[in-house]
Amino acid sequence: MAEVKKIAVLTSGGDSQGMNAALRAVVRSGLYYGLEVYGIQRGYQGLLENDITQMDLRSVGDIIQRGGTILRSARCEEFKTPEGQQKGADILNQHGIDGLVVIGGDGSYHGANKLSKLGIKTMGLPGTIDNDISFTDYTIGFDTAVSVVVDAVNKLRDTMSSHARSSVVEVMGRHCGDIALHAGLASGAETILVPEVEYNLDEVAARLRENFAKGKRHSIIIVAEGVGRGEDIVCDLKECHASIDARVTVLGHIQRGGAPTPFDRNLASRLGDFAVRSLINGESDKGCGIIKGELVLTDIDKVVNTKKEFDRDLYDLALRLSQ
Ligand SMILES: Nc1ncnc2c1ncn2[C@@H]1O[C@H](COP(=O)(O)OP(=O)(O)O)[C@@H](O)[C@H]1O
Ligand SMILES: O=P(O)(O)OC[C@H]1O[C@](O)(COP(=O)(O)O)[C@@H](O)[C@@H]1O
Ligand SMILES: [Mg+2]
Repeated sequence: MAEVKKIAVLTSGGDSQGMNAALRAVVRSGLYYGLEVYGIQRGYQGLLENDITQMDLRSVGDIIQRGGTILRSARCEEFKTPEGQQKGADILNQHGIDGLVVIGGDGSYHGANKLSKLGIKTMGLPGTIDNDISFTDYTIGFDTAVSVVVDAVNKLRDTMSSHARSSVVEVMGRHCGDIALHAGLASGAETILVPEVEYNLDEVAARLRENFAKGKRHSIIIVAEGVGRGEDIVCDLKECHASIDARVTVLGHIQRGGAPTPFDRNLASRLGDFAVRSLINGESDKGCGIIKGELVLTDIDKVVNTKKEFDRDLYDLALRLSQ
């Protein structure tokens, strides 16, 4: 087994809170174990542009508390081609880099998988607010994004109650309903619309009317972007159920900003260190995750080809409790 001596790290795809904490852990653990560590700017785009610099202990100082990523991030179309991937592997080989830690979402994992087939040892760290990566209970940034949504819903409740209105809140997550589900449960939303569960607008409207009849002074409907636009839901409600006074709020990229929660910082620190130790132990082409508190490695192929399981029990609980 060839010993790993030089590793690199990059952040790719949509940034997420805690990517910096993960980066810090990779660099500091790598140096602790005697490796040389390099940082690649702007994900696979920076790799193809050879934008690579050596990192030291101080280059990751004062970042554990910061959102975003000091390495910056990008989406890179060229890297999706076999030629782009070969070019990336060649550049890493020219630097003598034998291990790469990719901090990103499912798309970035695909890229890592391709590089490993070209002889680069790779590790994936789940850095995305979406929580759409399998074989980990949580992704880095998800907890912070959920807390941003909950904070926003708290504020919306104040004004919605004053006017006896319904608030439709559109949240991110691509095809995954986890941000909507967890934020909905934590904020006591009356309705949670996610791509994993079919819904019927008439039933949503009936529930809103029932809630107001029961004496509720407002109603919160959280819509995952994978279901559709919050604005369309408000329009449909207005068209078919004129008595319902609803307003839409699209939280957008606010969900990706701000200081990571302690949960995300600790998750990132544990996973970053785990990725480095796994590379040293000769592992490659693996996604790092945490399941029931335990650190686990899973083949990236398997991670990207398995749909994240939706927690239907949690969904039903949220609805039961928001009567
Ligand atoms: N099938 C693929 N093969 C190789 N690289 C990919 C593939 N899919 C995505 N990537 C790379 O990963 C980058 C980030 O992917 P994206 O899906 O945008 O974000 P995320 O990693 O956060 O899910 C893409 O811009 C591209 O460079
Ligand atoms: O930042 P962009 O390019 O507008 O993309 C928005 C998308 O990125 C995300 O915030 C994060 O997704 P990824 O982690 O897959 O990049 C999604 O929730 C959202 O749909
Ligand atoms: Mg993704």
